[in-house]
Amino acid sequence: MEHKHLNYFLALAKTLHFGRASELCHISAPTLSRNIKHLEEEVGVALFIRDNRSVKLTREGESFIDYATATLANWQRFKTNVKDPQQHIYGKVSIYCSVTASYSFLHQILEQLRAQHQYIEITLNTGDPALAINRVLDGHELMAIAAKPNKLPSQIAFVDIGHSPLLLIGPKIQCPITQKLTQNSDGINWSDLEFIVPEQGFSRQRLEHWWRKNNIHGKIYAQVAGHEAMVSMVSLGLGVAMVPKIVLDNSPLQDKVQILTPKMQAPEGFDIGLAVLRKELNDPAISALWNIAQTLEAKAI
Ligand SMILES: CC(=O)[C@](C)(O)C(=O)O
Repeated sequence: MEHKHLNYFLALAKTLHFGRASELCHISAPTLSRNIKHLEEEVGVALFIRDNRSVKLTREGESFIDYATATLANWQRFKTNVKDPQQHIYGKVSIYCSVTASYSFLHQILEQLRAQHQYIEITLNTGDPALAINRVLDGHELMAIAAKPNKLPSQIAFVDIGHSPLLLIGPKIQCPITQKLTQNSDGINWSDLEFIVPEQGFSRQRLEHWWRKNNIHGKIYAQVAGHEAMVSMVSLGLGVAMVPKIVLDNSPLQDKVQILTPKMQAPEGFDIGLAVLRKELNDPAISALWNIAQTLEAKAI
């Protein structure tokens, strides 16, 4: 089946007029008519009902529109790819990251991706960053923005895209916590405070390490998945918490919490990056995203 016949068919299906369709196709009306007949012979059914005054699509003609459109689009895509394989990359990439990462790092990556490769389709899932690496390992998503773990699984390739300190925060509103924060003139008694803690993951480990190192017997008021909700609970006066600075910087509640400065050493920050299974790096769509991430300077936030 010739592609030009499909083009003629679509022109006639659109205009339902031999004269106008032949003009669109830059051929004469008798040539168009001959070619449509030829196509109908090939398909084996009539695609149009013609009488002296009008042209109408048959039922088969209606459904042939989808076939013709898809075939021509495929052909076009194929031709473009063969001509200039660098220019158009097609594909689907699923990404997992926290809501905060979607405002910050992912936003920067996708901005560049859109400018360079508009045919890559992205599916995004947001949630607790503590789950990010595992979601890539178990195939939920192809890529994730994650905190760099102390030990990276060998199947994972990781490119640094930023760094965030961890901050201790407390509420600003009048509440038992703020009273405790101001009571002691020689610093905060951390063992006397309720903590809002991450349910799991790297920031939970950092908090527990900081408690141990400084002999703090932290009391847990609530366990939360995702750092954004921790800021919310602190702002309500339910406790104090340790959260990444980038989460606080992007929080609509940042004015409702105060940063607490411990007398002892502040907790260590962490690196943030894009994670993917090594074996997926050959995929053109994934490597396009990977290359963009590599150009983002690992900047200290
Ligand atoms: C690890 C990560 O994705 C962030 C941006 O730091 C977070 O959401 O905590």
